[in-house]
Amino acid sequence: MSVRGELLQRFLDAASGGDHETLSLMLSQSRELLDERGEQGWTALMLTARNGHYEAARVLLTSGCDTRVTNRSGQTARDVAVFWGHTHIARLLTGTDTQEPDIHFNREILDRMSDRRSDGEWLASRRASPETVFLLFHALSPLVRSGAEREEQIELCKLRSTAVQELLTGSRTLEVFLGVEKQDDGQPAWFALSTEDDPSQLLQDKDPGSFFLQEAMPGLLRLSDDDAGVVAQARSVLAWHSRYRFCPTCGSDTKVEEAGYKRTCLRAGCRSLQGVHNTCYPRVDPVVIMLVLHPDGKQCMLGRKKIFPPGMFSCLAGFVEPGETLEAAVRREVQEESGVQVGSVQYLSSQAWPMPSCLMIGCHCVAVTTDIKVDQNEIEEARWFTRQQVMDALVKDKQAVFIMPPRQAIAHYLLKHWIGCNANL
Ligand SMILES: NC(=O)C1=CN([C@@H]2O[C@H](COP(=O)(O)OP(=O)(O)OC[C@H]3O[C@@H](n4cnc5c(N)ncnc54)[C@H](OP(=O)(O)O)[C@@H]3O)[C@@H](O)[C@H]2O)C=CC1
Ligand SMILES: [Mg+2]
Ligand SMILES: [Mg+2]
Ligand SMILES: [Mg+2]
Ligand SMILES: [Zn+2]
Repeated sequence: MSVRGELLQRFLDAASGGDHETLSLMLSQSRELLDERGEQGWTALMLTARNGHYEAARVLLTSGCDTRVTNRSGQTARDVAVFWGHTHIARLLTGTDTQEPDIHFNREILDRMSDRRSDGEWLASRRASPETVFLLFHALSPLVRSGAEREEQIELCKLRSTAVQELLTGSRTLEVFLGVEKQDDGQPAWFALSTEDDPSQLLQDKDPGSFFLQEAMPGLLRLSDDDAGVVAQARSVLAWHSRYRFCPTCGSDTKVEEAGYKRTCLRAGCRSLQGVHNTCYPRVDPVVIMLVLHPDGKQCMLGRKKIFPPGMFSCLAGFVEPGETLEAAVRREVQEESGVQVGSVQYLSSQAWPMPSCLMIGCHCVAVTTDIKVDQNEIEEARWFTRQQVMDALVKDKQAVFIMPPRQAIAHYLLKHWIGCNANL
């Protein structure tokens, strides 16, 4: 075998065996190997697809390999993946397995380290460390200051233990351990401190430019994506504490445990202390949010609540009810709010929405009827919009007939995704 033939064989063997490190190394030296076929007519990508090697397939894809190349049976790598049942690779190859979208409130810069929540000694050492970051909240509002880069942006005040000493010892302060930084080798820990008394006076000399954010909406949308992710976690947990001070089962007093992640009833024998129960832990409210597509595939339905800014239309949304699947919730809420019947439902992505503790579950769904009859209690108006109208709104064209929801809302992503999907067809 020629030297070149041997090199290709080594490359294809690495693909077959899922050795992604060798693949990367060989590609950095001989990029032309990428789409080359071996004696059997198979490329490296097809071999990773045949044997289900996800990481190796990803290395080849990110190196820019051609997914359209076929073997002697006319199969692409995707066909091979489907045939052998490797659906995760088939998804990767169709581009529907791209990384999760970076939606506001979703970024996780902290490792929550839930196993440390009951380790009192470790928590005490973190609390005392000069590296540790403390975020202050009062009435569920974070302490912020104006952003350094852009005026409309605000940033969280990240205080050190010396600045919050008095608060740490105060009995009217609630503490929640948020996690440790993922990116930093020193792994500084982060805590949220919520004070019942307004600490503004106390902070005046320590951080003169700081202030408590006035309104969660749209205030929290002005945070950077890093800060917003931490606030989504902290604010939801604090909101739960503020609403669940007493045991929901018997009304007795409770004590805070697990570094702010549990409230345990203080009355011996309370039913909430036995068996499976969920009243002691922070709650999350699932909400479905959906872009309803017209049966013709060329229009989508958007609605307006009275409280929306003038001209803004957004996706319909609604709380999931007990004993209901996500699909059923989508069909029910669309029917309730617009009178339109929905058939298939496809989940796309989710978003933490800490007002106070929603989990937005983003879907596309397809209508089977088209007459709109809005429920005036919830929606002021709902309409079908064409793709062009959505594109105009997206680029804020002068001709736009409506205003998009802000880019920080998952509704914005659902619309953008629809436009992207169609543009590729
Ligand atoms: N990120 C995004 O893009 C978007 C986020 N959202 C968020 O989604 C959430 C829900 O959307 P919305 O359209 O209002 O929901 P719904 O269509 O279900 O209607 C809301 C009504 O349901 C009742 N309700 C309140 N809380 C609950 C609950 N936990 N379970 C069941 N019903 C409840 C209330 O009625 P009553 O007041 O009479 O008690 C409320 O007026 C909102 O908090 C909103 O902020 C909404 C749209 C876009
Ligand atoms: Mg509703
Ligand atoms: Mg609704
Ligand atoms: Mg509802
Ligand atoms: Zn109780």
